[in-house]
Amino acid sequence: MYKLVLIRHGESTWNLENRFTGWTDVDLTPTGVAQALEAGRLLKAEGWDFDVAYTSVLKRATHTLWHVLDAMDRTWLPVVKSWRLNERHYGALQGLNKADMAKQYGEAQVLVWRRSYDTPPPALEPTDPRCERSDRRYEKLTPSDVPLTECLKDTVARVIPFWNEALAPAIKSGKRVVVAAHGNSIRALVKYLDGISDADIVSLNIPNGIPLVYELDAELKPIRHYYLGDAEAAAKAAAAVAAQGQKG
Ligand SMILES: O=C(O)[C@@H](CO)OP(=O)(O)O
Repeated sequence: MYKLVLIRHGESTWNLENRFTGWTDVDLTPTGVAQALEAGRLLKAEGWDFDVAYTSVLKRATHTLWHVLDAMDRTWLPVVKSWRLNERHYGALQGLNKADMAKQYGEAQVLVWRRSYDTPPPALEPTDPRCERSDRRYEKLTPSDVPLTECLKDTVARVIPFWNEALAPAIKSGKRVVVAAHGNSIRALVKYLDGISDADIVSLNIPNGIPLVYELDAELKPIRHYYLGDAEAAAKAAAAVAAQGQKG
């Protein structure tokens, strides 16, 4: 049996301000740092260890990984960063307040933007200063691979090649893998691993900074999954993520 640990980044400044974030590169809050350190302490206390770590090219995830590895005294581990693990691109919603959008467009529309499988939020204009196409970290991509918006289906389409080409081979080679990523890039991977339907994925929310363990069989099919630590606290934190789209 193989084990895989997935961790959504700790609370970010825009989580705190309840703003759509996507590919905007915001940092952790002090609470987010504390969550990441606590995740690392918990992993260490429960005897977990890793051989390789993967994260996105966004600092809320890379810094979460630093703090997790620091708390485990494993900052020397190899770390692979990929844009494919980035948060789902939130298009023209990036920077806007979720509760304000719910007041303006209704909670049902915000739920579609946040959680529908195949309806993307309105796209950014390529000329919009928020557009990431001129960001040097993406210069090796063809411009059309730098999204202007994404629905979860689009995120699945770029996360799963990374699973097939990087994560799955590493796990199968016997390496113990930890992934620090984002709510919707983790939802994309979990949808694929657990075969969750397009309808059911709408109600899946990933809490900040709590290690999510997947036990996988020889074919990397999930046997079971669970959050480390207090299961009730994890469920409460996931419900709080769901509630971010309410009018407040
Ligand atoms: O804003 C975002 O990028 C994501 C994660 O914080 O939010 P949501 O949970 O609304 O998809």
